[in-house]
Amino acid sequence: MGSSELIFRGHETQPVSDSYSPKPDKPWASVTRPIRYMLREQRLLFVFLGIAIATLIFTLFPASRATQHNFADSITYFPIDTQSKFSNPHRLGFGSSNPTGKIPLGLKRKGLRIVVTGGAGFVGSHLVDRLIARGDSVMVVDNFFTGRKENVMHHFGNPNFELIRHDVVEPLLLEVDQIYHLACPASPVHYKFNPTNVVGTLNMLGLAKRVGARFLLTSTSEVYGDPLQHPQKETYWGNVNPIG
Ligand SMILES: O=C(O)[C@H]1O[C@H](OP(=O)(O)OP(=O)(O)OC[C@H]2O[C@@H](n3ccc(=O)[nH]c3=O)[C@H](O)[C@@H]2O)[C@H](O)[C@@H](O)[C@@H]1O
Repeated sequence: MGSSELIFRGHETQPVSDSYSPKPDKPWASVTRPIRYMLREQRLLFVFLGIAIATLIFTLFPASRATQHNFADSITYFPIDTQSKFSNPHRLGFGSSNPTGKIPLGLKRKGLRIVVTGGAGFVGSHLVDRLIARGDSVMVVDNFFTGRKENVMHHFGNPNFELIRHDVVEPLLLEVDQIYHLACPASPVHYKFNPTNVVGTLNMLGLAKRVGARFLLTSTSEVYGDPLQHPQKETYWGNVNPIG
């Protein structure tokens, strides 16, 4: 048997197929193809150009300060440097940790749970209006000594509002992020005999400690003595020295 016979048999065993069979895809083709396309068409240049324009826009027009949750918004004399002492990751209130006022696009401020003691009083009810307006959930705790339900009645039915008749002289447990302690008998005649100033404040401070809430305590206009000016402007310091 010669080599020619072998060749001939070989032809016989290999069926000649004339149908087209495509080359198997290269495994990296799906990755390299778009890269090659981008380089070829100078798409990369456009991508970088887009990034540069977006950066420029976000730098020139930062997110509105209105979305920032700043306590100074409502009461400007709160000591801002205390903010660092009360860090709580799920809160942005009492001055945000974002000092530039820029909030990443799409990130909406989370509403806070706030308790306002004395929230049915004059100052308190206006504070409640402001907090509700900015989207917080507010619980008013008041014993109605001098406050009135009518001051907060317009929030009844709002799921973000609750009114609790309670004397802060008695302890109270609420899950909150911030406490504005405004409950106090406003007249010296009353607060001399009422334990709210001391016991009520201690109770609220205890609550703040327990739930890790921030705390604001209001003083009284009585510290100014009998005013010589009506109405008193922010620049008026009174006829007494409030710091001794
Ligand atoms: O200048 C002041 O001396 C007072 O000023 C504000 O109070 P203001 O809104 O002017 O006074 P009210 O309208 O009388 O508000 C006090 C609220 O606290 C409530 N309160 C008072 C006393 C008390 O023991 N518990 C309590 O819930 C009253 O019912 C009332 O709603 C402050 O909120 C008081 O802390 C402060 O004592």
